Amino acid sequence: MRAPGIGYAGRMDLVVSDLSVARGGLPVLAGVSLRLAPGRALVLRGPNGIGKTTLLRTIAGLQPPLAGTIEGAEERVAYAGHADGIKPTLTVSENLAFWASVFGTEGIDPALAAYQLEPLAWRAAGTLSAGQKRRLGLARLLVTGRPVWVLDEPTVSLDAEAVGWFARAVQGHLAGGGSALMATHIDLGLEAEVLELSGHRAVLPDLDDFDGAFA
Ligand SMILES: Nc1ncnc2c1ncn2[C@@H]1O[C@H](COP(=O)(O)OP(=O)(O)OP(=O)(O)O)[C@@H](O)[C@H]1O
Repeated sequence: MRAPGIGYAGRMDLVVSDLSVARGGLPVLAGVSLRLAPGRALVLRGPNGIGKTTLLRTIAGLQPPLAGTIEGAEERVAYAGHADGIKPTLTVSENLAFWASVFGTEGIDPALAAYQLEPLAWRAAGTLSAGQKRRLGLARLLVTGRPVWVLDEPTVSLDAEAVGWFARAVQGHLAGGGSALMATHIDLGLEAEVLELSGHRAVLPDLDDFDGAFA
């Protein structure tokens, strides 16, 4: 079994074509296309509410698209969103061991070390601070063994030092042939392409013309 983070077999691009996504039943973004090759990072930009979270959740397979296609994501994506996916009654080590077993990888020590979680290894995750929980949620990515990281505001609650650990973890992931698609407002000092979403705001149905739909 492959240890996490040491090269990824089967190099494949993530390809999103003409994607439309909806939140609460209403379309928010339309016509989004992107390609993410192994070793590359892509940052989504756009104002609050444009639909970055919705787009990332759709690409991660957590909700269906309204239209368009996503290739190279299934079984290859590890998603880290606002809810950290942490089991509060398990310790930090047990959380990582649990996720390693779910994803069929071995060894949690590199993940603990990457986010300096060793001193917290035996603490129940529910007792961690917000930033410590976020570190655990990001460490989880390292034990998934998944090549495509889909990250929604990954640095929220992190202090400057932990942001540096995160940037290093992403760099290592990219160097090992992984890729990262993320929504973030901060500059991580990574070489990344930027996709501005402002031009993809979906046009809402004209409610004044509602009756017309039945004509
Ligand atoms: N549960 C919900 N029901 C209905 N609409 C929602 C719901 N959650 C979010 N929305 C709306 O969907 C749109 C897209 O939200 P989304 O969270 O994807 O944006 P975002 O670009 O990630 O925003 P931010 O930068 O503030 O995190 C917004 O207009 C938001 O108000």
